[in-house]
Amino acid sequence: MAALGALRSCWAPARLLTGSAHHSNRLVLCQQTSIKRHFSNNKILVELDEATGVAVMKMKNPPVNSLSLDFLTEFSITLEKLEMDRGCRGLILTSASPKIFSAGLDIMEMCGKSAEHYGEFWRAVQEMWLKLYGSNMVTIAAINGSSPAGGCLMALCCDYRIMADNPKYAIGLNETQLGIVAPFWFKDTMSNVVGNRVTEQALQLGQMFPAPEALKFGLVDQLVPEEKVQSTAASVMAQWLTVPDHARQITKSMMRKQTTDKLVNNREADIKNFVSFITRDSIQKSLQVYMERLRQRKQ
Ligand SMILES: CC/C=C\C/C=C\C/C=C\C=C\CC(=O)SCCNC(=O)CCNC(=O)[C@H](O)C(C)(C)COP(=O)(O)OP(=O)(O)OC[C@H]1O[C@@H](n2cnc3c(N)ncnc32)[C@H](O)[C@@H]1OP(=O)(O)O
Repeated sequence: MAALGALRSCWAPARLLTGSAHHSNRLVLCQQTSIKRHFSNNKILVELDEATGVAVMKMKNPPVNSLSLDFLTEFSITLEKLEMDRGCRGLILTSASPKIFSAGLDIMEMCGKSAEHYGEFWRAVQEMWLKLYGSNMVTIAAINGSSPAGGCLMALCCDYRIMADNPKYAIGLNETQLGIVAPFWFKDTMSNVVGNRVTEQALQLGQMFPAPEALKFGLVDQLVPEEKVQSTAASVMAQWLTVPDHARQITKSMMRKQTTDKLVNNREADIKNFVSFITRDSIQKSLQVYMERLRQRKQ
């Protein structure tokens, strides 16, 4: 992945030069008709604006955008497609249904299944993280709802986070509240954003931060009224895209490579660790109790 990233970086200046001439032609055209390409499947809606090179990816997995094996597979395939598309320089990640950005990993994928299934599921979670955290594109999370655990991880993978200014929406790595443990790469991703002290406390407590608290602790970069989340993401993206791709990409890779390499070099051991952890009777029991609590809360 790193080698591919470097190769793309080297090509980026040429791409930018031809891209800008190309784009300015398009821009004229765009004033009459906006050129948008759609890559949608039944779980993810993507709209790529060819004039700006920005793709908006909307997660659509009702009721709560939980990250099931199917969803994660579609997500990684879509991201790979955009990554390879020379016309796409920026990605805005959001939810198709406001109120929930993502409920995190699908707990049902971690309950009562075979060891083989857990292994396959965990590999898909790793793949999503490697692709999103290692992306060469500018990535912005437009967090238009609550975002626990794996949902928070996705947002933390992005370069910039804009959240709806609503104290009812909360974000955080709450794994310990489920009786499970955030793996080292979840922890590292958070620590790279908010620092070791905040991460240590938040992870032990499984803390969910309401939007204003999330801003205070640097978990998100900006709060805006709910109806402005998408437009703010688009204007922040436009600013980021003024930086030459190759310089920004090499810088991003320099900042993140040590973190991604830790998982790349330990993928199989990490899967083994997850499978042996999640198959424990005590952990299965904790997850069942948590799901039951969720259902009762609803009643
Ligand atoms: C030593 C270490 C070694 C290895 C590492 C080991 C382990 C690490 C393992 C795992 C890491 C996991 C990270 C995760 O992402 S775990 C998932 C955590 N997610 C949550 O806690 C979210 C729980 N959900 C909520 O808080 C709420 O549902 C909500 C705020 C997202 C939405 O609230 P609503 O009131 O709008 O909706 P609900 O009525 O609560 O839910 C609707 C419906 O959806 C079901 N559901 C909710 N979340 C999940 C989920 N994450 N997975 C599956 N299903 C979910 C909920 O039960 C309802 O279902 P029913 O309608 O009742 O059928």
